[in-house]
Amino acid sequence: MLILSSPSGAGKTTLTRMLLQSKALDLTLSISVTTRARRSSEVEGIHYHFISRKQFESLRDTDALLEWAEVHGNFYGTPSEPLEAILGQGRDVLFDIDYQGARQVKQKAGTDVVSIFILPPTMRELRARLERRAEDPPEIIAKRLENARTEISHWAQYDYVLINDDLQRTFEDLLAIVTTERLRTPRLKEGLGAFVEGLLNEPGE
Ligand SMILES: Nc1nc2c(ncn2[C@@H]2O[C@H](COP(=O)(O)OP(=O)(O)O)[C@@H](O)[C@H]2O)c(=O)[nH]1
Ligand SMILES: Nc1ncnc2c1ncn2[C@@H]1O[C@H](COP(=O)(O)OP(=O)(O)O)[C@@H](O)[C@H]1O
Repeated sequence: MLILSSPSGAGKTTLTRMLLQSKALDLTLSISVTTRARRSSEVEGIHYHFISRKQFESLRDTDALLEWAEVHGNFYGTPSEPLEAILGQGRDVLFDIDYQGARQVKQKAGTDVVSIFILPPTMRELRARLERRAEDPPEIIAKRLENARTEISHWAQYDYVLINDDLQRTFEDLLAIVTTERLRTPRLKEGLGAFVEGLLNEPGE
């Protein structure tokens, strides 16, 4: 499970898209439910499942969410069932969730989680990116900037922290992290056990 978090506008949606487009990585996105209104660029079932507050409460109260949080005045959560199906197929899952969700997933899934926090190069650039994205009205942008400082203050709970100045460079760092994390011994254990057994049974000449 690979978690990407950042203050709004630092670039995690863009980087998530790049990771998902990279076919060789074979990552699957965990599609969250949210009570936030859909942006014009977003598609139901691809970026989020857009649901009502009532529907959200029903999912939350029936333990259908692995984690959930209130962010910028809206509710967001990760549905457990599709996630378990993807993990059951042995696939790696990418999460675009906030620090509260990242903490809950870490608590529940422990060592199977790698978390990355994306920082903007400056607060001025963060504002400029939110304005350039032109998806939210000024009062929503103001709220996101106001929350950015709180979100940034949680950077140290993450396994990796990247400063997203040059987009391509950040993407390459992300690729390096995924590649390296996949080579860690505990993640290779099952396949490697059989390989090593075969190796030791070879006569060697
Ligand atoms: N805990 C949690 N946070 C989520 C989830 N889905 C999205 N978020 C976070 O909610 C925040 C707002 O996301 P969004 O409304 O798409 O705005 P954006 O960050 O400006 O693109 C971001 O920090 C997301 O990472 C979720 O399922 N759980
Ligand atoms: N490294 C970067 N340099 C310049 N602009 C960027 C960079 N990364 C992302 N952006 C732009 O900043 C805006 C916000 O990025 P987005 O991925 O939507 O952020 P988030 O999902 O973290 O809210 C978008 O318009 C995106 O194209």
